[in-house]
Amino acid sequence: MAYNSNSNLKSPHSLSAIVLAGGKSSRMGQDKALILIHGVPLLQLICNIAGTLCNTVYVVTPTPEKYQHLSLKHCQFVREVPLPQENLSNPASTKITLPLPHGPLVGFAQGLAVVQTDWVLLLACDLPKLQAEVLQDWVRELENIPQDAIAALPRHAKGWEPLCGFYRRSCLPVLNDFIAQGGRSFQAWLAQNSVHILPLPAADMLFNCNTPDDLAFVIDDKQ
Ligand SMILES: Nc1nc2c(ncn2[C@@H]2O[C@H](COP(=O)(O)OP(=O)(O)OP(=O)(O)O)[C@@H](O)[C@H]2O)c(=O)[nH]1
Ligand SMILES: [Mg+2]
Repeated sequence: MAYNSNSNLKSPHSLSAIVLAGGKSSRMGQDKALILIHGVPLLQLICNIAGTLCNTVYVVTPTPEKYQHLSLKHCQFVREVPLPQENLSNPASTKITLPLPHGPLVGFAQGLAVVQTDWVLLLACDLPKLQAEVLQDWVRELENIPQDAIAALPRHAKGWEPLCGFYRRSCLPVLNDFIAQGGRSFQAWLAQNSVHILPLPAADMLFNCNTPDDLAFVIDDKQ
């Protein structure tokens, strides 16, 4: 059996996590990864939850030095690098590099390249209401997911929730192909592939803290 069914779901070789911390935080006006939620930096909160399920948590960012002072157990940094632009119709452009940040899909691909486990839990760093219990329930489902599904994700009316769910390590080649052809959208990539739907019992778990108003809402929320 690939996943333990008891409350300690860590299984040494089955699951790792990638936490993305390389965005611009332009709407927040300050680095979201470092904002304090009830005294805890948001990136640390997310990594600690991921660390309850996974033995290795990769933090993907172009600037690891910004986060080295945090208490990030089980974490390794993956330093994100600029992506050579691959425009097949114009080979001369391969010398141009894409500026950072180049978006979460490319950050995920660079993190996935170092993952050793069959499945990886991908998380944004701006999910202050993330619930370990829901993630644990999802982990229990992983062994029953059809082989052709590249990912297992919650869904909302407009599409997938790509930054809080699970991906097979084996999807890296198709992901790299998509990126090499200029693709940068998770929704567009996922639409081309088979994806398993995960139930979302608590919709507010995916509350995205993008703006100062979002932050005030989270901090005021006593729950
Ligand atoms: N590693 C990495 N993470 C990214 C990149 N772009 C976005 N992210 C992460 O993806 C998650 C969702 O990011 P968004 O909230 O959509 O965007 P953002 O750039 O952080 O913020 P805005 O500038 O306000 O859009 C966050 O965890 C970001 O840190 C990137 O280029 N590289
Ligand atoms: Mg966001």
